[in-house]
Amino acid sequence: MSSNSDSYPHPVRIAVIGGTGLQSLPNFTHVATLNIKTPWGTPSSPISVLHHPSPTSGDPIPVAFLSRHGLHHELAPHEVPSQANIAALRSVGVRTIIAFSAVGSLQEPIKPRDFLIPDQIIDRTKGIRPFTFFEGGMVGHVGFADPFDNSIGEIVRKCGHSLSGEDVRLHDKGTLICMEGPQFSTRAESNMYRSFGGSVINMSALPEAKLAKEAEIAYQMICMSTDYDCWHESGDVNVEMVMGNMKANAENARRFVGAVLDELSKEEHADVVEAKHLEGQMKFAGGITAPAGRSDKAKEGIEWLFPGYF
Ligand SMILES: CSC[C@H]1O[C@H](OP(=O)(O)O)[C@H](O)[C@@H]1O
Ligand SMILES: Nc1ncnc2[nH]cnc12
Repeated sequence: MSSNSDSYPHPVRIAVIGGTGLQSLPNFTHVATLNIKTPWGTPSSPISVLHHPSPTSGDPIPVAFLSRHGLHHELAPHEVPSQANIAALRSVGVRTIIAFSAVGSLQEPIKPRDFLIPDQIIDRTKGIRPFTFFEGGMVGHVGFADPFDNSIGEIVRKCGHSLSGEDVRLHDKGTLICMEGPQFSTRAESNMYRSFGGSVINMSALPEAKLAKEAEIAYQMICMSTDYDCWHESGDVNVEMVMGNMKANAENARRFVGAVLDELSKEEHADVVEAKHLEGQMKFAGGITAPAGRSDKAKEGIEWLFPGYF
């Protein structure tokens, strides 16, 4: 298959969503570029299909890569078309997403360049981002008590620990504050988030995690701290600081993602990676609207996302 193929013949189960400073994954073989149109518009970037050698058999495992803010970081956090991103990934077969994010630290022990695998989120977005697939004549209510997938989270933590050492520091859990932005927080807000028990802060986890949950995709974010936000005496956060730390630690970030892909590619994780534990949940959570109340437009979108479900 040539590297500029515009289709891929097999389902791609694993995706990486790259954030600030992680706009591509070098060292993987690029086999296709997919330009997908969804009922919710086009994704942030074309989906690159990369081949990753299975650590056990050596066979190529396909991985989808999507750049959250566009190929040139041209989309602000509130402009990221998350519905289109998640719908497009599901349409190529994706059932597990590893999402990468540059975050500010709200706690002294979480130092710049440390990694953190969050297990909770506090939503501080302002309701201006489209945040559900179930609206306009098709209502759905999915559980969001655990915004990240515990099974994938455990695998990611194990991989992070295997790299832990002088260079890589990993925090196993924490509460992620997702703020609206694009401006950074005021000092009063930053201190308020600390009083909430927040560990780290970003502008990108939502609605991405909510939409992944609705799409029955196992979703785990890997956070890399790039600054101490403005509560800390070391100085206020700015983009130079974020990009400087991101760049300095990019190699570790890539090693981390590579180790996670190695592990996820193992046959023993196939059921988890295919999110068998989530399969079918939306048939009930999204079936609350009686057929007579369903609008054609909503039905069309939901049928595109879940062929044959309703
Ligand atoms: C450039 S600092 C703020 C920016 O960085 C984070 O991006 P991402 O989560 O995509 O890595 C944060 O969420 C903001 O979008
Ligand atoms: N301090 C901060 N606040 C919000 N998002 C961020 N991303 C990186 N650093 C951040």
